[in-house]
Amino acid sequence: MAAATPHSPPPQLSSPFLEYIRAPGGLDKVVLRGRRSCSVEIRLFGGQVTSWKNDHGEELLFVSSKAIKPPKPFRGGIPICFPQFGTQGNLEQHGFARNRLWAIDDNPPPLPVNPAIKAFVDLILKPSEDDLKMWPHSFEFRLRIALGAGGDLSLTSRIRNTNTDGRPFSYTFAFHTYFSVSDISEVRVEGLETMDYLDNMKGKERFTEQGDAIVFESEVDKVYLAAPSKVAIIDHDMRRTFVVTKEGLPDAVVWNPWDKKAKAMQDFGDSEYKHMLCVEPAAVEKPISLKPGEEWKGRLGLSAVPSSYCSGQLDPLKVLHG
Ligand SMILES: O=P(O)(O)OC[C@H]1O[C@H](O)[C@H](O)[C@@H](O)[C@@H]1O
Repeated sequence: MAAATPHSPPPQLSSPFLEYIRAPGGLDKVVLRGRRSCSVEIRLFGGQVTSWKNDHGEELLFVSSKAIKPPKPFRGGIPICFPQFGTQGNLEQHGFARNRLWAIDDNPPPLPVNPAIKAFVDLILKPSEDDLKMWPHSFEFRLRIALGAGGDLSLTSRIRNTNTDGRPFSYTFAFHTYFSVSDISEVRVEGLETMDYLDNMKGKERFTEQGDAIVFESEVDKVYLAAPSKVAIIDHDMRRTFVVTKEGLPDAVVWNPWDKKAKAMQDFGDSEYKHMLCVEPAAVEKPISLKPGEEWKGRLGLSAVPSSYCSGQLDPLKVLHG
């Protein structure tokens, strides 16, 4: 199904757990509803999750109050970086997928789904003629966004090489997840200690993280290599731990712009860096290569665990490996 134009009727989504909301300027969105006040909002522009709320209706993702409307990328939520992460290539920063209008995929190829999950939507992105001029590869990018019974959020990407000229292609990728945190100075990240990383602030030089949990006192922009499949973000003040799980995505980018860069960013408030942290499951160091007909799958899982779990009773080993 193509994305709705301003004059076409909104797509009929056949589920009480889904709502299609029309909005001008490329801002149409799909809302997934779960138990109590759990919800997820997805904008078709960028195929981007822009809100994830828990069962008390509290927002769990950061969105900048200065976020700019299309055709600019939207600062916050979960932008999709494809087919290029960062400046690692000839394309615009983070590739074009976050800057394109996605469509609802009515007829996606089967994807095993937990029968308890009722609220999900499938999106699809295919390259336009202009995209093919910049990146001469035909692909189908399918994205399933699902809200679990317990309020967990998952995003599954399936990218297929549909080139008919026999050519393989390779790309880098990230789920650029912006978490909402109470105070960045009180946050720690567990699961990445002792990992090797490339420091984007030091010309992508390779270092090894020290043995302690990661805390934040200044700008951070690191690509952790071959990171574990679970990472925990512990927010002391909110008494909340985010558990990030990843499959098919070897790396994890950690980013906070801190004060100076925040001031230089047009679409970001001067002190908003205090209330966000990006932890981005990614494939950056080693691009993924696909031959024609081949498909790659990558999955991001997010859950928010309440306070008792993260104050005193937190057993990091259990959160990360249990
Ligand atoms: O401003 P954007 O293009 O959205 O990028 C925001 C940030 O994304 C990633 O986390 C990169 O590692 C950073 O280097 C970059 O500054």
